[in-house]
Amino acid sequence: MAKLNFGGVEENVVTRDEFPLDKAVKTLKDETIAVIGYGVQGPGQALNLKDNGFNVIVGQRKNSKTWDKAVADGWVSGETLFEVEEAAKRGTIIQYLLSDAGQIAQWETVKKQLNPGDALYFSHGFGITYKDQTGIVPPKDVDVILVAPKGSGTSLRRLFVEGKGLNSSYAIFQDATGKAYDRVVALGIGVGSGYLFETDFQKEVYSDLTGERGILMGALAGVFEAQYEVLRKNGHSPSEAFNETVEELTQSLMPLVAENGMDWMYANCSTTAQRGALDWRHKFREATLPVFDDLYESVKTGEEARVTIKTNEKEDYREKLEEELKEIRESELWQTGAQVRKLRPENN
Ligand SMILES: NC(=O)c1ccc[n+]([C@@H]2O[C@H](COP(=O)([O-])OP(=O)(O)OC[C@H]3O[C@@H](n4cnc5c(N)ncnc54)[C@H](O)[C@@H]3O)[C@@H](O)[C@H]2O)c1
Ligand SMILES: CC(C)(O)[C@@H](O)C(=O)O
Ligand SMILES: [Mg+2]
Ligand SMILES: [Mg+2]
Repeated sequence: MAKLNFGGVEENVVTRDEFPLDKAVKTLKDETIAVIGYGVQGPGQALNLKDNGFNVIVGQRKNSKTWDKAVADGWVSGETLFEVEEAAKRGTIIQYLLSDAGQIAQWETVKKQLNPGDALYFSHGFGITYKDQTGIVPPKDVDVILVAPKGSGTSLRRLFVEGKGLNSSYAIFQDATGKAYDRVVALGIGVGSGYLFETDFQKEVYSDLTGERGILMGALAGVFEAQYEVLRKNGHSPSEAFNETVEELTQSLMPLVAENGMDWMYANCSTTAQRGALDWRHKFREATLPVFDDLYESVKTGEEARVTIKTNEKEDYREKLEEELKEIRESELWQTGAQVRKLRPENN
């Protein structure tokens, strides 16, 4: 583990140089990694691990869309693809990648298949941290570890195929075998992480729930809608409002931020834009800070977990979700987006 300086603060991190892939493969050469769940993270992690030379099997409910997806991705029923219980039985490392609500529903089944010395792996601190709500309390004789890729499983796979990688956090909740560190780091490198930063289960879930409800998804969608609405009600066309709100951000300015930071993006805009953005930045910060404080509190008290579990465990969850996504998809803002995407030169 290396200590690296992040803006003046030292952190424990693991890089691919320090823990190369061949070391990771060697570390887990006698293990069978059972990836349970083939939704979004499951395919990304299972395929990256397989392509990196690890022994991987997949566990998934039969007669489901995601079972068919696993077959289409090359997993073979009875050889590398099994029902959840059978895969958990065969695995020495159980990667528990059902949806967080699915993990609660399947816990008794999976728990029965954990043998002393196995490792139980999560990509979220949810089940363990909110154990009073989830009932997920692992036996004392298994390792309990976490690798949480900081991004969608779709990006994890896409970036891997392009020879790039997402960063992940890692954590150890329980080290029953004395091998938990080597196992978690080997898995983190194996799923295709860029570098791994240290966390614990509670910090992972608090930051992750804040991030996705905040700037990564919730706040992003909300501020897009607010600015678009102001431009539209002041007589701007959908094209003008969308380009000035979303398209320019994703196509021009965010790639510059990703490449060289916020100041560099500012430096590559006009002095007019710089002056205004530098002034208005403070106002937006002050306006949103109380909302972020509320959000963090709601995560910390377990309220966000309660709402999530309650809605996700309903039978018609997927249908209700589709209704809400449809409302977004069919709004003028995102219909304009669909049209604008078609007009990008590379899509012509
Ligand atoms: N989606 C992401 O990109 C992402 C990113 C980082 C971490 N995570 C974490 O990874 C884990 C998996 O998330 P996901 O988004 O891939 O999950 P998902 O919602 O895509 O579901 C994964 C699988 O769970 C199965 N499932 C759901 N309920 C079930 C039940 N009751 N019984 C049996 N199977 C059931 C589904 O068939 C599906 O194959 C979660 O802990 C999540 O927080 C996800
Ligand atoms: C991809 C995200 C938002 O980072 C993840 O946390 C999730 O829950 O899907
Ligand atoms: Mg999340
Ligand atoms: Mg996340």
